Amino acid sequence: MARIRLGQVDYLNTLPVFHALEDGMLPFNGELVKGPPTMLNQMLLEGQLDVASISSVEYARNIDKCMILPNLSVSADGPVRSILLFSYVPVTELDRKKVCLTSSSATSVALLKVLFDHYYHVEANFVTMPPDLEKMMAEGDAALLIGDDAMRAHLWVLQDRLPYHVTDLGEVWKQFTGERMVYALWVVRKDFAKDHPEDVDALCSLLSDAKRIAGDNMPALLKKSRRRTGLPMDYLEEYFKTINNEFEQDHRRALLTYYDYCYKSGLIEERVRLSVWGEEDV
Ligand SMILES: C=C(O[C@@H]1C=C(C(=O)O)C=C[C@H]1O)C(=O)O
Repeated sequence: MARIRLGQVDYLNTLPVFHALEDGMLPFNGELVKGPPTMLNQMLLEGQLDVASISSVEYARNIDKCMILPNLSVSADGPVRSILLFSYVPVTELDRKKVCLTSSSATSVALLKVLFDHYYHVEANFVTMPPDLEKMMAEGDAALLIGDDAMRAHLWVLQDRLPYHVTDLGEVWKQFTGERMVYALWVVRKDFAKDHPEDVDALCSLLSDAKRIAGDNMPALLKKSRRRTGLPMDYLEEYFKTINNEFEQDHRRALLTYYDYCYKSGLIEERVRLSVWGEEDV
């Protein structure tokens, strides 16, 4: 059996899939590589990883190289709590203003641009920076953060009563389209899948078991999440109710809607077909 190099986005929202592997509750003899989405996106596409959770928009940019693994995603139906735009003024007033984008994200950066183009009708100047709210707000008029960084920053804003507008992009997307939003997919490189189809099958069932085990062990997962981020328990409980890790028909329709808007905004080059492992030949 090949030793699979498996990339794990190092945010809480992938833990319901990776928790059981991290804790050795299932036999995984591959390598788990953790990092922010943009790092894993790049490593997978450069062939340094075989399978990874990556930004959903990167799949659309690389359909020739990747296939989606079944029944896995990072999604939310409406407010997501961890894709947040912090701004000094309401979003509609950000025209010609400077918006700092976290260097960790690809999907949410594209989502923000889609919403600016098609929903808010504002044209901003974007700069990319490491995820640090204080530095971003010193540099620009707004800051996009994702994942655990966004949740920690939000708590800080609430605790210090900072006078920022905080906009949840998942909520705005839902208002705009009526759809949920799919932020991440689990993806395998096609060349790896072609050489190791049984290993990909085995990994799919391992990840499916892992998700079930985590769902049955929420208290342990919550404790681990609290240790890892310092976020309050009630906040974490709400977050895990918000995050969904399935990939069903609704998710597919929602994802294709997102890709359509990305295409209209020039953020992806072609309209996309979803190719899912197990549903067709490599
Ligand atoms: C919902 C989230 O989804 C993440 C957002 C990503 C992106 O914007 O590129 C990538 C992976 C996801 O884990 C989040 O991290 O807050």
